[in-house]
Amino acid sequence: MNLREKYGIPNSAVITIAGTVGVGKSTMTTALANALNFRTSFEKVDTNPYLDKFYDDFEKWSFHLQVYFLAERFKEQKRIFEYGGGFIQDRSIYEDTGIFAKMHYEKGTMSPVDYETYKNLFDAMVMTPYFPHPDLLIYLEGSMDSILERIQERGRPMEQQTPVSYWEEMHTRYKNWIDSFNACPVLRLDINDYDLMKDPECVEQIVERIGYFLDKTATLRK
Ligand SMILES: Nc1ncnc2c1ncn2[C@@H]1O[C@H](COP(=O)(O)OP(=O)(O)O)[C@@H](O)[C@H]1O
Ligand SMILES: Nc1ncnc2c1ncn2[C@H]1C[C@H](O)[C@@H](COP(=O)(O)O)O1
Repeated sequence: MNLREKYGIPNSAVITIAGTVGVGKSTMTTALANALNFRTSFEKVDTNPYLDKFYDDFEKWSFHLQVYFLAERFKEQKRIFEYGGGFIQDRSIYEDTGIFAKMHYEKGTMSPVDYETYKNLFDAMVMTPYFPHPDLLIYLEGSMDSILERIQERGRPMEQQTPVSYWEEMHTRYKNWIDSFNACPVLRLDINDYDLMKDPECVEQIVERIGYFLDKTATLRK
């Protein structure tokens, strides 16, 4: 019996992994998809035509980048739907608006009119009864120090050149955002409680928690 069957996880489940930059979403996405035999939906960083430019000049490129991410995530959403689920998704669409666009608008690096246009587009595409929400959002949380270490270790130049205050601001916003997030059920995982790099077998404990959590939320919905 595979882990998915052992812990009663439906093969149509869609699980999205959320959390600040560098917290370990992609690592978790790969580990869970392998353990459950699910497909993956990754954020493509290397082929993103705006990301480098954006880190060089937030004001000039923040609107372009948000529209690009929105289109990419929407295409992925369609792909997930067409396969009938069975996916682990690296970062949720909700973080684009709830964290990134909002932060850049409030910090003055996205103009009010661009933010309004982006929000209208987001709401028209996502906040409709036709948009399927994930069955579960796994929120990865960790200390600022461990996250900064991971950003350094991963070594993307554009992120390393960005002031630490940017990551601190994001970290605080994530904490506030998740406390009021209610678009789908949330399972929080502290990155100190598992280590997928040193102990890949620990993924079974995470799958067990997902199975238990999905079962509990399904019972509550009945
Ligand atoms: N459990 C872990 N322990 C130590 N390092 C980790 C762990 N998970 C991820 N990392 C490392 O942290 C960095 C960021 O991880 P990644 O999965 O790319 O994060 P994200 O997708 O959230 O930006 C990578 O260098 C990765 O190897
Ligand atoms: N919506 C976004 N706005 C700005 N920047 C974003 C957005 N989504 C992702 N990013 C950036 C942050 C990182 O530099 C890369 C990849 O994110 P990661 O958390 O490492 O998967 O894209």
